[in-house]
Amino acid sequence: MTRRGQVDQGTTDQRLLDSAGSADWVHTDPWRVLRIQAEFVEGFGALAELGPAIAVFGSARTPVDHPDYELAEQVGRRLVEEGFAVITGGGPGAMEAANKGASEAGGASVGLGIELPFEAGLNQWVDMGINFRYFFARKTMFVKYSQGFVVLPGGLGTFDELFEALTLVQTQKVTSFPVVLVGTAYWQGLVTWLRDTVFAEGKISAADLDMFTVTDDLEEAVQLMVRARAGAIETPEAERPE
Ligand SMILES: C/C(=C\CNc1ncnc2c1ncn2[C@@H]1O[C@H](COP(=O)(O)O)[C@@H](O)[C@H]1O)CO
Repeated sequence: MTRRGQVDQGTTDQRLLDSAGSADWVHTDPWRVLRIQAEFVEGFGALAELGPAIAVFGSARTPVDHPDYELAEQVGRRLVEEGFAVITGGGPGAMEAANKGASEAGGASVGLGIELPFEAGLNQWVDMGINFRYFFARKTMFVKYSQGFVVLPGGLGTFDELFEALTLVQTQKVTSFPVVLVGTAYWQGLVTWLRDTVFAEGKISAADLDMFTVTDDLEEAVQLMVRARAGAIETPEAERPE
């Protein structure tokens, strides 16, 4: 309250409705925090009722005529046939292929896109899409709303997603979370390095090498997801660690 000529800065409503003045505040960290919060709210709201889902990762650069494209498409299709929703990064290449397989099989085909300096947009086979500004908010959605990861041949983005999952499994932040690398020839070099260098030098334990499965058999990958879901159903949520 101000009386008798004390400084009058107007009301908060006046300042709210005043469109003149600097808009620099849009680029301040407190405002960013609200945008980050909004991404979590939107993601949680959109995905809460998705049901059991598997995230499929792989190269954004896989060409349509590459065998990995067909592989990703089949993975998407088979996961839907087993009652899973399919979540991808919503981009081109292997993501597009997995979304195509899922969509054509009549299942939930989800794309969690990311704002990039070069505009790509969600691929045409995403039937439920969210575009994120922040990588870390998007990455939370992949883990929170999927029950396992199928990882197809990919580059840095795919490695990032793979190693985030493995770190969360290793530190028991997620339990009963199968990670399957499909494509033995492609992944062999990484697996050999993990065993012969990382494990040999004591940077990971032997058990860490069992946190993922490498296969060429997409059916094996799908059945690992099915079995993990059955295991998760058998363990009541109240009994699972927080
Ligand atoms: C490179 C091109 C487009 C990139 N567009 C992407 N859209 C959505 N998600 C992406 C994109 N690029 C990478 N990702 C994420 O990382 C993984 C693939 O990365 P990689 O380096 O290609 O392996 C993928 O799973 C996404 O989540 C134009 O060609």
